[in-house]
Amino acid sequence: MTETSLQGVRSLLFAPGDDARKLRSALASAADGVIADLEDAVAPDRKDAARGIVRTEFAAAGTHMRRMVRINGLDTDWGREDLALTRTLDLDAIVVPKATADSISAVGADGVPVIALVETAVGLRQAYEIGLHPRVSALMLGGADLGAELRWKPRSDGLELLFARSSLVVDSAAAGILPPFDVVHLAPRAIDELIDESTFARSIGFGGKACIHPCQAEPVNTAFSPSQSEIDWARAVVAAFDDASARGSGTAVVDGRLVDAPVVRHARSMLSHPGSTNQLPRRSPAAH
Ligand SMILES: CC(C)(COP(=O)(O)OP(=O)(O)OC[C@H]1O[C@@H](n2cnc3c(N)ncnc32)[C@H](O)[C@@H]1OP(=O)(O)O)[C@@H](O)C(=O)NCCC(=O)NCCS
Ligand SMILES: O=C(O)C[C@H](O)C(=O)O
Ligand SMILES: [Mg+2]
Repeated sequence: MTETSLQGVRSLLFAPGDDARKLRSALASAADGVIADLEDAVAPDRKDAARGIVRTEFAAAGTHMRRMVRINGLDTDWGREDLALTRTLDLDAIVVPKATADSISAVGADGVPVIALVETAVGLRQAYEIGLHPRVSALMLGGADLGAELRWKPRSDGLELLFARSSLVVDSAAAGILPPFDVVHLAPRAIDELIDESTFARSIGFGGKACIHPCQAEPVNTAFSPSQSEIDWARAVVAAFDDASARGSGTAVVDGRLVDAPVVRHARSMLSHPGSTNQLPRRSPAAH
């Protein structure tokens, strides 16, 4: 696992790499990071132009925003040139699409952190191995590609995604990397759906979510930050447990629920990072 500047990142906003206007507006948005896309949002005859546009817009931007580039796969006509471009830019990460254990190895061991986009059946089966690669800081789930491959008929409750989502959460934690980033919500106007989807993704262990429109950044940031009531709960848990410990007990009850060591670990972790749920995993003592 790479020491990473991605800790705490909740929203990652994609913008097409050949669209200077969108790149500029993404860099000025509320997102925690921008991903300039060279892959599926850019038509084949715009791939070369896109590299130049990304270089210019990223160079002109201030440094407050984390900057990333999604390259084309290294097995395509454009991937090698994309990778060469990324080596000349000051990036926080590169995003590798359709990641598999082999394609991540091909990216090489040296360079900025990698977010591996898991969006194929093979990639999903290999996600733990992908997460163990020394450059990989986080996984991201790609629902559009995976859904096309598996012939999903999208449901309003997103149940078709549940297995893939849960596997990525488990594989990320087992590999010792950050929690994964959830799929993009493809309907930028449907903010209520986005909030529900983000809240659910966070509840099963995601640390953040990819976005396609600036208006999605704020709701995603909120969904992936502990709420005031969660912080209040965490404080109450720690206080009750400290009190119980002082009396020689390993358990307490808060709001009618048992509090013991793992519950307190969770609460302390929340209090040490109140701004975001995107933090490295805390293993139970037996796992060390
Ligand atoms: C989905 C999409 C095509 C819709 O575009 P649209 O219908 O033009 O969106 P809107 O009309 O709501 O745009 C309103 C404003 O937001 C801007 N905007 C929209 N999506 C943006 C994005 N992803 N990043 C930055 N700015 C964006 C538009 O440029 C426009 O700005 P303007 O009023 O200054 O011209 C567009 O949001 C987009 O390109 N998203 C990213 C696609 C992408 O990168 N895909 C790859 C990975 S999923
Ligand atoms: O490009 C996208 O639609 C995002 C992602 O790669 C996906 O396949 O869902
Ligand atoms: Mg995709």
